[in-house]
Amino acid sequence: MSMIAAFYGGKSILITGATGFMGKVLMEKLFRTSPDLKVIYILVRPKAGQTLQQRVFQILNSKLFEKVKEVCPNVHEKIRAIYADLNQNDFGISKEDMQELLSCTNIIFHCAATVRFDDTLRHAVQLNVTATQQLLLMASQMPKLEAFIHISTAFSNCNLKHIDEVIYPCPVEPKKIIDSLEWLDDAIIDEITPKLIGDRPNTYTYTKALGEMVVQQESGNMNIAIIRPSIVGATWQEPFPGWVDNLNGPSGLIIAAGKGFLRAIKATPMAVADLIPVDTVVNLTLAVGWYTAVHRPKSTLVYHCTSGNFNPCNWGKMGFQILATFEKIPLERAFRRPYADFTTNNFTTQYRNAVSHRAPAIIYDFYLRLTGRKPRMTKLMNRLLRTVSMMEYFVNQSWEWSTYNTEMLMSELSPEDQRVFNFDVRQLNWLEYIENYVLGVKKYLLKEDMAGIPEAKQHLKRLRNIHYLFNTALFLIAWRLLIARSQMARNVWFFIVSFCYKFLSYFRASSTLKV
Ligand SMILES: CCCCCCCCCCCCCCCCCCCCCCCCCCCC(=O)SCCNC(=O)CCNC(=O)[C@H](O)C(C)(C)COP(=O)(O)OP(=O)(O)OC[C@H]1O[C@@H](n2cnc3c(N)ncnc32)[C@H](O)[C@@H]1OP(=O)(O)O
Ligand SMILES: NC(=O)C1=CN([C@@H]2O[C@H](COP(=O)(O)OP(=O)(O)OC[C@H]3O[C@@H](n4cnc5c(N)ncnc54)[C@H](OP(=O)(O)O)[C@@H]3O)[C@@H](O)[C@H]2O)C=CC1
Repeated sequence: MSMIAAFYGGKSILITGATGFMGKVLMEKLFRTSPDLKVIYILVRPKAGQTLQQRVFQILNSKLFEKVKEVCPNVHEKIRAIYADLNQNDFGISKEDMQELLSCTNIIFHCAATVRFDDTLRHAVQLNVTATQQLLLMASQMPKLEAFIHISTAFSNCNLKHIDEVIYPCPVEPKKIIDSLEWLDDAIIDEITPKLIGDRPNTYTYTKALGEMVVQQESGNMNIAIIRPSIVGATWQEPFPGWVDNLNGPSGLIIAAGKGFLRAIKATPMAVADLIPVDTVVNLTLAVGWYTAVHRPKSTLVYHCTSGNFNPCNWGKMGFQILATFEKIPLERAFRRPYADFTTNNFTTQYRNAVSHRAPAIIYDFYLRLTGRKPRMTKLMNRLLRTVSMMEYFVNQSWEWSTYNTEMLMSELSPEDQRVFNFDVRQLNWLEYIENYVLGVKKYLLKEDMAGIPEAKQHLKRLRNIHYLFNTALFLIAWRLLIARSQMARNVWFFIVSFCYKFLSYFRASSTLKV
């Protein structure tokens, strides 16, 4: 019997960010392994014209929850969606709902965040810092609370090369930042943002670090733990391999490469690609929830959920395997044949951006205009290049995360819990994982049918022929222009032609002799 699964039985669990990538997998695993849990409260806002109930309905009716419905048929009754917008004071939660949350909650998993790299400091602080502070305040008023688990990121201290499982202080106190953002106007905030984030690459990593400081400062008597996952990717094993439903991290770039848009990326092939499957993160999170509530460590423990030190894979191997998978399982309606490589300096990156990204987009837009359609490729390409440039920081260096606490926890689990809540990435086969990831991107993210693979392969063949035809025409035009302008080119041309003529004459004469 799994001790962790039993622990969650009968519990009232509060999850923020349950509609997000990680939140959904967390809920799924909880329902599947502890169907006797009492209730999961999820803080949700209406979005994209959907009410809370419609959002929950959509999640529960997705493929991800198919197994859950078998083991927990009354799952609908065990989810309680509570209106909450983390941008508002008290999250805009009604008095009755707040009362219920305060009096019933046993465990909190705080997953909600803005993960955008380009968010304004104001918004990133509101969500990743102030909302965390408010949630901790709520938690401190919960008499039945057993554990509060905060999801941070392994990159919250990416300005360091070696990162320990400790909370590092930021030069400016979070409270001072929160206070000053209240009265500073947006223009001034934009101006001071680079100074505040210092040697971090974006507001995301900076505000996640501030969020950790807030957790430390407001922890009081609560049992709190922080989880720091690295780059979270598709599921490895559970509930099935390859599930992914958003474009964050590598997923968007995998699509861009598969559709033939992405031709080059400034990356260091030997740098460690510290990806971690989302189900591994969820298993560790649930194990930490159990350990924190039952063993009540004296201080706030930080757990690194990374792969680099256990089972490293580098970007070269990952990129190669992604492209190899597209040979077998191509995406539909590709713009060009998938091919990409790594550039290593700014000059080659600029060159490749001009020649391999922008020029084909301009040519295609010209073709769209000629055929009376609206040009769109240049805009799309600019967006892609902007995204790629934001990722560059993370694919050109390696970090070392110590994993003392994570290993300690692993050794504390019973063999059954190590199996059911497996977070040992030493068992992960990267080539298999990446292949399933690419397949998952195709099936679950792009919703492409596997029956369309032969047609996708035909399409790639047509693209290859167009490519050869285009290159030959380009060569002939360039050559013709050169001959018209240069005596030297003309001489070379006549030499080649006469050489070919002589060779053919000799070949014809010798074959006549043989007859
Ligand atoms: C030895 C040599 C061998 C040779 C081999 C050759 C190898 C060749 C390589 C080929 C393979 C290519 C694949 C390589 C993989 C490299 C992957 C590198 C990934 C590194 C990721 C590091 C991240 C680590 C950070 C830490 C982790 C975290 O803690 S948080 C999670 C990470 N967060 C994110 O990823 C958020 C990023 N997103 C954003 O910040 C924003 O969305 C944006 C700035 C990217 C875009 O903002 P914008 O306002 O322009 O757009 P938005 O409104 O968001 O969306 C507009 C449309 O764009 C689509 N979109 C959104 N995000 C992405 C995305 N990431 N990629 C692509 N498209 C995206 C979005 O859906 C919208 O589309 P429409 O709705 O159709 O308009
Ligand atoms: N993905 C990754 O690679 C990594 C993620 N992490 C961390 O893991 C956690 C989960 O990330 P992930 O699932 O990928 O992120 P997602 O972007 O998929 O999910 C974010 C969640 O936060 C919710 N949210 C955002 N703003 C608000 C708001 N104003 N009010 C209420 N809810 C809000 C979203 O709700 P809605 O659906 O309404 O937008 C969504 O449920 C985050 O803390 C992130 O920092 C750490 C390392 C890597």
